[in-house]
Amino acid sequence: MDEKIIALIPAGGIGARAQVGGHSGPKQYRAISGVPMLVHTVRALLNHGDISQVHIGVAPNDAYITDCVMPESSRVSIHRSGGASRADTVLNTLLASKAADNDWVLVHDAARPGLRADSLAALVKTCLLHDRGGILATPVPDTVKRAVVDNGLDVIESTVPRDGLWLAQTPQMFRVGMLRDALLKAKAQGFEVTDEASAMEYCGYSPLLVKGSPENMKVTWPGDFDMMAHWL
Ligand SMILES: Nc1ccn([C@@H]2O[C@H](COP(=O)(O)OP(=O)(O)OP(=O)(O)O)[C@@H](O)[C@H]2O)c(=O)n1
Ligand SMILES: C[C@](O)(CO)[C@H](O)COP(=O)(O)O
Repeated sequence: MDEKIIALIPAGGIGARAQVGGHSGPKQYRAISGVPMLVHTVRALLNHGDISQVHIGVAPNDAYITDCVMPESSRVSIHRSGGASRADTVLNTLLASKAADNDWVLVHDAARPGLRADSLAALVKTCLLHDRGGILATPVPDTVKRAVVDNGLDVIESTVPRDGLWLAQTPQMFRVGMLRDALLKAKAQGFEVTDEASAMEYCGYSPLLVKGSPENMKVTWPGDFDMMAHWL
């Protein structure tokens, strides 16, 4: 295969929701079983032998990354390319990576250290087989309610049919040039991008859905750290 596969970890967030209750500092540097969350995430990606380089985008004023010891440092590049939003961090880091348009990029949240090797392998295999971008996701397992506020209380307005509803995870895998152009277009036109697939959808593409697993949850709230420690 001529084209390379790189990984890109947006790690420029502040983790405000994880700080509820008094924890301080960006969540990606908090230790889970004695190892910073970001290091667990880097390891999960390096585990895949076809990923040539892992590019990490941190905030320009990040004071923690220099103390974070990375495994296989020759396959890891750090860029001070964090932006105001996750999508800005992804775009800036993609440009900083200098990857070729035809290369593939796997964008994966620093906050998802529980990525399983079999899920990652399935995503890569499926996207290459079909020459089409795709994401890990899980079908919605529960009955879904739409809420409204009634006299200050959350109440149910309706039950939403869950058929065809999936929860988006990462990694999200696309050709570098196509993803860059989609992110640039969405940004120029003021479309809010919460994940890479939404930028691609905005440009008319229909990315593949590949089934992930619950362990790949995004560590968001303080209680999520203990659950992740259990899984890791
Ligand atoms: N400006 C930003 C915002 C987020 N992220 C990254 O995007 C991923 C997913 O975002 P989320 O879990 O929402 O992290 P935070 O934005 O840090 O969390 P919060 O919304 O609670 O502040 C994380 O790896 C986070 O570091 C980023 O690189 N740049
Ligand atoms: C990209 C993502 O992980 C998909 O679920 C997610 O959208 C990013 O986090 P946020 O909480 O939606 O900002």
